Amino acid sequence: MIRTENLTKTFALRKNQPPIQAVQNLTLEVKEGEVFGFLGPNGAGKTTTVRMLAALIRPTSGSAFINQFQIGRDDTQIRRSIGILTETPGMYERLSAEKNLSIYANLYDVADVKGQVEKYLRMLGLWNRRMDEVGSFSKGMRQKLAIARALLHEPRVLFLDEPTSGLDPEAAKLVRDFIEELKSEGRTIFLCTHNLDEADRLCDRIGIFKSRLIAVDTPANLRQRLFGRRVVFHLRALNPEWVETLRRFEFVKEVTPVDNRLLVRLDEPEQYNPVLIRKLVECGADLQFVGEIRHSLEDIYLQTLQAEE
Ligand SMILES: Nc1ncnc2c1ncn2[C@@H]1O[C@H](COP(=O)(O)OP(=O)(O)OP(=O)(O)O)[C@@H](O)[C@H]1O
Repeated sequence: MIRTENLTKTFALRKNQPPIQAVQNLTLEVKEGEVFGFLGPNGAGKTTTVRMLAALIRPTSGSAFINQFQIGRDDTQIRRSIGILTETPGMYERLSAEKNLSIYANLYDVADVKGQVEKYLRMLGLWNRRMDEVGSFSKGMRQKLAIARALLHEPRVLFLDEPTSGLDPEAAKLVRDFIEELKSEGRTIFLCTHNLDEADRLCDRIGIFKSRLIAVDTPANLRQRLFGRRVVFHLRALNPEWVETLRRFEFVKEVTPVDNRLLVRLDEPEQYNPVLIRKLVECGADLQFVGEIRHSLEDIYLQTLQAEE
């Protein structure tokens, strides 16, 4: 659905200054129906990437396709087949929410302007405020309106740049639920966010990016690759001998005792946990809980960037 090959953007500044390599040789494929999280620190080049993919700015070199449309060659078709939520969406402040959306729907030649505007105002909970001037809207309401605007022409591909930034938890949840709904409709979503928990919850795959793509995979695979899998056994009391007992299993990579817990690193805990549980019980352990230790996406992100540096 989205495909880039060595996509590069260099900004030339003043004469004596070196150019800024905002995006370097980005090669990436996002499949239809996928929610792809694009993560990176401030100034990493995420917005520049989105602006190139949305045919708003020209790449310096490389190529990119949205479906069969190539940026630089089929820009009109690209703009019609994508929806974009920018970081700071501008609106006509003195006009009502409804009027704002109608203007955009007309610009996009939407067939049923009234119907589409009503559909999205209702979906985003703005129907009762439709006659109010956008200048009187809160940040959350503006953001919802901007999302509605990006969807009026029913694009199959959506670029969302920081969709929940600055929103209160309730508004952020509404937007996240809405993104899930869009995903369930089979739309392809390219999501830039600094909210790693949000990315973890919503994204099928994640790209960690800092001018160039450092890592790309599913959150589960990134976790496994970086940290392996770890299981924690909570015991009523810990006999230090059990550490050695568990270490003797060849599938166990590491055992660390912490208070009354044993932290065990191993591959395929689904297969081997029952063996460990049986052994501990056999040894007389009172097993209270067993669980997997899940590294947060924040750990993965920070570790990946650190390794890069
Ligand atoms: N129009 C421009 N002219 C010159 N430099 C630019 C321009 N747009 C972006 N840059 C530079 O390109 C780099 C990448 O910026 P970009 O806005 O794409 O980062 P970002 O990953 O979206 O950051 P943030 O998370 O802070 O939004 C930065 O160094 C920025 O200063």
